[in-house]
Amino acid sequence: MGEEKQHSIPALPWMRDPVDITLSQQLPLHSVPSLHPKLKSALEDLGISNLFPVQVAVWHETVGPGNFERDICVNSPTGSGKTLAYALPLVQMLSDRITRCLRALVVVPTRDLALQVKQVFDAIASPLGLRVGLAIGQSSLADEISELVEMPAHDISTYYDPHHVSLPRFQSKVDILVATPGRLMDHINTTKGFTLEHLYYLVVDETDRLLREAYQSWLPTVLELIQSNDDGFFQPADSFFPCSVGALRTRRRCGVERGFKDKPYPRLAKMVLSATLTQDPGRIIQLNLHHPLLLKAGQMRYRLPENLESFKLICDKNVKPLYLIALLKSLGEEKCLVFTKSVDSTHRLCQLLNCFEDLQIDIKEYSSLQHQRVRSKTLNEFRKGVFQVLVSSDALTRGMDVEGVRNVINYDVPKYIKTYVHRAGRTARAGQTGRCFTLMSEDEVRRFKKLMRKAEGGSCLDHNISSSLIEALNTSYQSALTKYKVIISKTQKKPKK
Ligand SMILES: Nc1ncnc2c1ncn2[C@@H]1O[C@H](COP(=O)(O)OP(=O)(O)OP(=O)(O)O)[C@@H](O)[C@H]1O
Repeated sequence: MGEEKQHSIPALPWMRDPVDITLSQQLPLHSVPSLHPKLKSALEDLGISNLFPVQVAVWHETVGPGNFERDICVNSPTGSGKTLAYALPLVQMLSDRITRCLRALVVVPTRDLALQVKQVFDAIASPLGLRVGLAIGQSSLADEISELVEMPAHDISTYYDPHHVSLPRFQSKVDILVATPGRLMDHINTTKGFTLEHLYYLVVDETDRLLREAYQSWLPTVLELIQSNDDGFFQPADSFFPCSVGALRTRRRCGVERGFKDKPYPRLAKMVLSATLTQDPGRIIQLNLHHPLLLKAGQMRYRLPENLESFKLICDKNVKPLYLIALLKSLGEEKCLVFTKSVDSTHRLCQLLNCFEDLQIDIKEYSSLQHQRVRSKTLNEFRKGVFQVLVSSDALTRGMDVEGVRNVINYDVPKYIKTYVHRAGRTARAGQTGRCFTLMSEDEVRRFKKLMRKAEGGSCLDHNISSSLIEALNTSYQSALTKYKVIISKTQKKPKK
């Protein structure tokens, strides 16, 4: 354990002395300083009466006395409420804007997560007259553009033409944009009138995932665009100028200098968040953070939700599906997420489970091989409780919030603790209880125990399934296997297109 801790001492000095979120308490809405009355009632409409600790901590550093003078990095467990932690201050800080411009950009790694984040923003931003847009590539580029940019009446083409020299008056239709990196780059490169020059706030959700993959260099591109707009503009704090787009340049937030010497104001204020925030200086540096402040829950780098119980289920490799079936049966009607190691395993396992006639549980799959429309439909049905078990690849691990998931099952032992944290984190959210079962063979136990020692709350109990239940299911399992083999041989015989 001592060795683990030594390894996790961050190289970046500011990461060694974080603000501990666990010391903050939940705060009733009526006690939240300066909370806009419309924001308060929007939250109440959502059934929210208290802010969670991470939300209180971020509020304190942005709207509160911290005045967003430092960029904020949040490392807090899955399901702790990070989405509202950034959405609330953004909406509050934009509530007194006069003209509509794109002021806040939220970048997330996947489309389904972007749709979920937009829903949260919609609920709290529209009562304050703020509009939220999506750039995720769900619809055609032209349709998306028409939702984001108001074209000048005489201008019919929507794409950028470098030879077009006159400056038509485009108007942003949104104040806040939730985007995936690829589609964001499409708009930056090709959409006429799409500009980041008025941007005040940048949020990078699931930061470690977004920094791991370059996605057409979206981050350097965004930062470069902002940098080139920064030169020579300085206005007092909290000023939002009426600006006719194209004629006036933007004014960004300025703050009271608190002994920070090396960075000119105004600046783009940033929030970066994850349940497994990277400590790698080489990655963090890409964000060009301004005197970053780390808000972190607990001591260790990884922390599992308080009300999560982890179990290991030791089984014979050759009959692993049989153990999964027995486990699913024992969980009854409860919503369940089953994670496998790859898209192929997801597909195969889902097919096999559906061959099992006695199971009487509706099972569907979700993987990045499927078309986005199919995936979103499956996810919506799962949210509504149309079926109980969703088999998924790691495409669903990040950020997805599905109410009522009480059980997560790792059909394959995750390779990394990060993967365990995000998979298990689909349950035990917002203070609810949840269980995570991991199926493994005897020879995988040692590695799994070592993995779990890397996370706070990583203790793991044994879960046993009686041999009589396994025996009772064996005949149906064998006939399911036969059925499955027929299906496989038929699909293999189909000529390849
Ligand atoms: N103050 C609150 N009171 C009650 N419920 C809340 C509050 N804040 C957030 N929630 C609920 O908690 C759940 C988890 O929130 P959220 O998705 O923001 O977690 P997260 O920290 O981003 O998790 P992950 O790391 O998995 O992305 C959501 O269903 C959300 O509606």
